Amino acid sequence: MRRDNNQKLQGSGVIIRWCWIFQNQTELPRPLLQLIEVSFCYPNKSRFRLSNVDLGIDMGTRVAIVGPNGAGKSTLLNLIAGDLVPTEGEVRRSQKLRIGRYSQHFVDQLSMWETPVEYLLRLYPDQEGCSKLEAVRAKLGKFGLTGENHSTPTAKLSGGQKARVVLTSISMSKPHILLLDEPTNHLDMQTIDALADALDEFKGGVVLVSHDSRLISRVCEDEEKSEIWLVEDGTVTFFRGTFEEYKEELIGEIKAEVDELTSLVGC
Ligand SMILES: Nc1ncnc2c1ncn2[C@@H]1O[C@H](COP(=O)(O)OP(=O)(O)OP(=O)(O)O)[C@@H](O)[C@H]1O
Repeated sequence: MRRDNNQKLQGSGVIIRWCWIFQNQTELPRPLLQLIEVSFCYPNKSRFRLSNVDLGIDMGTRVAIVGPNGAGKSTLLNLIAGDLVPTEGEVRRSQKLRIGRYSQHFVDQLSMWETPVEYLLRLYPDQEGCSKLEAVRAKLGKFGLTGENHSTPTAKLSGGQKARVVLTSISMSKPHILLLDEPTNHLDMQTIDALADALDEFKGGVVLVSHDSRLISRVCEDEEKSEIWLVEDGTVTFFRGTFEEYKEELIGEIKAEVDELTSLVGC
């Protein structure tokens, strides 16, 4: 992180600053990842199907995936990540592609008996510098996990503190693409701002599923570079407009439904 751009005023009056960074060092040639004519259904859920999905992700891609509950947003992220295999079609990935993924699932998967330092040293034993321990502690510090929590068993950390451990770990994996599924759960507003700043600085691709319209607005700030993918009615379409326009369209639809209901009740 090049900017020291966050601060938090604690009860003691001490100002703690932290600065997040999602490191990525190597630039990969285009395309990083493509879904070509992909369709998918779960073997035990015949009523749900995603069909004819065509999309691509590159360094610099900024995407917010939106759509109603249960439409298939997380399923799409899992297809992109390679955790689900298409029923039809093809997913092409650059051979050297590293994907960093965040979801509550990964927070829940932390080993509760390990401390954040033990966890990160186990995942990334080859830390540079004279002290591996200090290197890992510095990274946790940058993600706002205070020193006393570095050696606390994960089970005793709050949801927000666990989220910071996972985000630190993602940063250390030096991803080319970040796939973020509801990353703001358990995070306070200042931490969400820190996340948005870090995503701003990140040089790789970002694909975000979130109900946090503030974060989506930040990630999709630059209309030229960002895209809204709408998952609805069993497929994925590119919403032609900004996130603000998408929200206005949704509000319009809800108002129309309310008007229709009101007129029915009036009859
Ligand atoms: N492992 C699974 N096995 C069977 N069905 C599943 C599985 N995971 C999800 N589904 C179903 O697939 C559909 C799409 O789910 P998905 O979680 O992708 O939607 P979503 O748009 O992310 O929803 P939300 O906004 O509520 O998180 C839902 O009907 C869900 O019940």
